Amino acid sequence: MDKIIVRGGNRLEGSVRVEGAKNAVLPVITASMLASEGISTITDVPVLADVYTINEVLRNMNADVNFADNTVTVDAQQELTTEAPFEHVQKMRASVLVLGPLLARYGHAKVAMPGGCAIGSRPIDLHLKGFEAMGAHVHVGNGYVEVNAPGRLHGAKVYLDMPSVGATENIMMAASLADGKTIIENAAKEPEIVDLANFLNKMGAKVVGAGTETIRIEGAEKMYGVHHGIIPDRVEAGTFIVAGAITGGNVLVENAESEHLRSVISKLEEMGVTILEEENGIRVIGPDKLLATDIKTLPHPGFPTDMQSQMMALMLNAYGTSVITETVFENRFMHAEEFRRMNAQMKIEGRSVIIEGPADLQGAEVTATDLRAAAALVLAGLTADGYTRVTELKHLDRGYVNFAEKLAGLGADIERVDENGNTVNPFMQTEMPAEEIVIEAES
Ligand SMILES: CC(=O)N[C@H]1[C@@H](OP(=O)(O)OP(=O)(O)OC[C@H]2O[C@@H](n3ccc(=O)[nH]c3=O)[C@H](O)[C@@H]2O)O[C@H](CO)[C@@H](O)[C@@H]1O
Ligand SMILES: C=C(OP(=O)(O)O)C(=O)O
Repeated sequence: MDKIIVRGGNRLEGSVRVEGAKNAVLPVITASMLASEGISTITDVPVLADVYTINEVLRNMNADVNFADNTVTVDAQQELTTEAPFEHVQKMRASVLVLGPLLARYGHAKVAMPGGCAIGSRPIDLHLKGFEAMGAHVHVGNGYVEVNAPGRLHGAKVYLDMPSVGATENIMMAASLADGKTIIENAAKEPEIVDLANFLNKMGAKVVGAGTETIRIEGAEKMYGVHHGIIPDRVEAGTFIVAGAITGGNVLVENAESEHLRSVISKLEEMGVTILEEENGIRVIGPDKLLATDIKTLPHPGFPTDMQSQMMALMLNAYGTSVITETVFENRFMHAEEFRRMNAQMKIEGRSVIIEGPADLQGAEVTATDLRAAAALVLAGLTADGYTRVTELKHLDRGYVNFAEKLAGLGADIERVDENGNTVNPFMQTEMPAEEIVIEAES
């Protein structure tokens, strides 16, 4: 089992490039199944375990998928099958994003029910409510959800009780081939929603309002394979911004899109971090003394839950009392226990964590509980006294490309090793066929 070993104390300097966004590429790849004519070419694709998993899901459905040189091509012109088994859904919950495209194109889809995971219960009731409004019948049984639409889906008005990212995406994809107009109210506004809408528009649908709370989709008769470049990963960017700030460093995060990171930037500025928007990215200059602040995670444009654990690492190094309130997921504080192993002082009260800083962080053996926790523990290790060893890197590999190598490039004392202590890099071989990668299940 691989682990990352990091010794704290080095100030990070230099530049690091952000990859394409994991949370944008996964729905775009599933949306490519809507194209019954032409091949989709998706560029700026990060070499992540999740991308291999979604490619496998599509191949399993008879789509012809290739992945090389950060480019995925999907040929879905032939007849596809319409089922995603448990073995895929358990690896990655985003597999449920095949439901919308398959339902729209074939009037049928069957996917294993995603259970809860390390960050809490994650139901898909809002996805299903949207499909039902468009004329589909939903049946849940034997661990599967099966959706049937006799005839073509029809446009509908769908109000989401909360702005779920996945539900917005699934309903947008289903509506793209439906008869008539669909209106999604209280839709998610994340940048990845806009990226998906841009892809669907190129394919032949008419999606208006993505990025606002009301999205209107005029269904197309047929959709076509097109070329699409994926937006930069705002969470990876935010993670490297925190890496610069936490070490008092000076780092240029290339390809970072400041428009997507407003809430993160403004909180870091409150903490005394200097953020400069430069032509090719965001420069972060860490202060001598970080100041405490409070954050509350919210749907976009609020503070992203996917940056919560990295902020916890930063707040542990700040002077004063910081409070984090997690409102998006019900149980996303598993990493707090791991930080405690590193001598962090904090108290969990319901949905909030109260952090007393600065902590005298000490290197320890810690376990990643989800992908952002994995990154956050490494960030804390950058400032801890001595060596921190982070295990369960299967989580990290879902969302970060060459994380240890990128940090080493900025001057961190860090290495990824296998169980024999040999240096490893799982994703340097970017053209490795999916079959050769063994991806363990998400917890
Ligand atoms: C692959 C991907 O893009 N993942 C992101 C996506 O996840 P995902 O799309 O799963 O997140 P959602 O926005 O759907 O979930 C937000 C909240 O809504 C709840 N909910 C969701 C759907 C539903 O039908 N019923 C329901 O109650 C969830 O339990 C959760 O508490 O958005 C999250 C919130 O920004 C991010 O943390 C994830 O990184
Ligand atoms: C929670 C995340 O992803 P997923 O929804 O794929 O589990 C994440 O990217 O932090």
